[in-house]
Amino acid sequence: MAFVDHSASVLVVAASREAAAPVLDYLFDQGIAFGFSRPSELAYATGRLDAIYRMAVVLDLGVGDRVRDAAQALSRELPCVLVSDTPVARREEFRAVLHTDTSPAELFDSVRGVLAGKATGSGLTGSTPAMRHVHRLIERVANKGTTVLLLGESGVGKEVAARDIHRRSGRQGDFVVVDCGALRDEALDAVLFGEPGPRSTGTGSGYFQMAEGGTLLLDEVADLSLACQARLLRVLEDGRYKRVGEPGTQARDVRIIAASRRNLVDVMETGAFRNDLFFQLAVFPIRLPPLRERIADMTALIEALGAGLPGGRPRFDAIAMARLKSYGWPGNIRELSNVIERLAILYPHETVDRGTLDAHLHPLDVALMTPESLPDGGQAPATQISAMALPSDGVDLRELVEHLEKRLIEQALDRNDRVVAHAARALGLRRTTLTEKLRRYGISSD
Ligand SMILES: Nc1ncnc2c1ncn2[C@@H]1O[C@H](COP(=O)(O)OP(=O)(O)OP(=O)(O)O)[C@@H](O)[C@H]1O
Repeated sequence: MAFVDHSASVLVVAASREAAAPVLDYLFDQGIAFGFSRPSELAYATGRLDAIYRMAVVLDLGVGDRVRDAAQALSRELPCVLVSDTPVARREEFRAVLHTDTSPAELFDSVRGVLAGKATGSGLTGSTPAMRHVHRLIERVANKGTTVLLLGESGVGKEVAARDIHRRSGRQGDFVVVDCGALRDEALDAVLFGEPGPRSTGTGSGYFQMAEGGTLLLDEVADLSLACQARLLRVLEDGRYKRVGEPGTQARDVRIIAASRRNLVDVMETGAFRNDLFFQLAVFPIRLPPLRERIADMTALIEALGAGLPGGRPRFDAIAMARLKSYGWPGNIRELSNVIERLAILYPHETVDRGTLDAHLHPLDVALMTPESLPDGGQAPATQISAMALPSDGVDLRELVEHLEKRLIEQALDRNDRVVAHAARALGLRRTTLTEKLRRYGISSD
């Protein structure tokens, strides 16, 4: 059975087939797709990055400087594991550097970690056509220095994508994230551009200086106040900024990536976002698809999200897996990640069935963790309600209550052979009231 999706390839470059044979055998046994390449074929592979798009490279045994240089260039584009019998100068270029006496199992773990995107916690897992398109766009733009605008619902992985762009850009500076909603108009220049004293970000540096030579992610850019927008626009247009209390201006060497979960065109129409700033930011827009549009990535995502968990990823029976795929995932990968983590803690080494999954699937349960949803649970509704805790980042109450209502209706229908009158009784509703709710939520009683 495949451990990762087969579209993720492993390219093994070796001095000889004999040298690579144990590695290949092991990977093949584990069901990971691989390609074999002689050193001379590396250049060809490098030239076909857009076709390969996601790959771990394992190099083996004294392949020589020329190949090592090419591999280093490749590692800036793709996650690489290097297996070598000689000292490696620029280790940081690779996700992992292993020695030839590494056991096959250790090697496999490392390769699996890279393929799962967990080795540095920054991989953008996904190989559906929608995600392949995203990978291609990122590859094209990463090393260009172009301003990128990442759009998509909450939890789709915009920050992950931004880190990926930074990692592939080869820029040596830091990756710095600014929460635009938290920027206040007071002392804005000091916070953005720095000042001599240690007031602004605690170091005297502003965000632009912290990201000098690197990348600045303007997260939730639609939340910028109009005053902040004006300041930012000037820096983007001029390519320079001025530190508070210092004469002269400084050239900006900061790659800008902006992210928004809101539709910026709508925000512009309300007058809350400047058109000119929008066009400065939207040089290269990339839309990250919601999880419901790339359900075929589910298995790979579960593998990736579970790879870093102490008890390993949870396992699901076929019906639970079908449920995972049919659920709408309003919270996208963040929600999936929470569900996987919670199930891995509660049900280590067990196979999760549909009922257990349902008890942990909805956003409401993230907020509640009701006693009934725990393995040894089963208590009165009043106890469950009193176990409610408001998450630290708040909730959308209306959405939450709708979810609860839909979920309880679905359960009542399931338990009563989809007979509306009986389900209504189980819910303490009149049949006509339940019928109206079914219509509103588009739930079929068949
Ligand atoms: N493709 C992916 N593969 C693996 N993990 C992912 C992927 N995309 C997102 N995640 C995980 O999902 C969570 C949410 O991702 P992220 O913060 O990047 O989303 P976002 O779109 O920036 O959300 P928001 O708009 O709410 O800030 C993170 O824990 C991240 O590690």
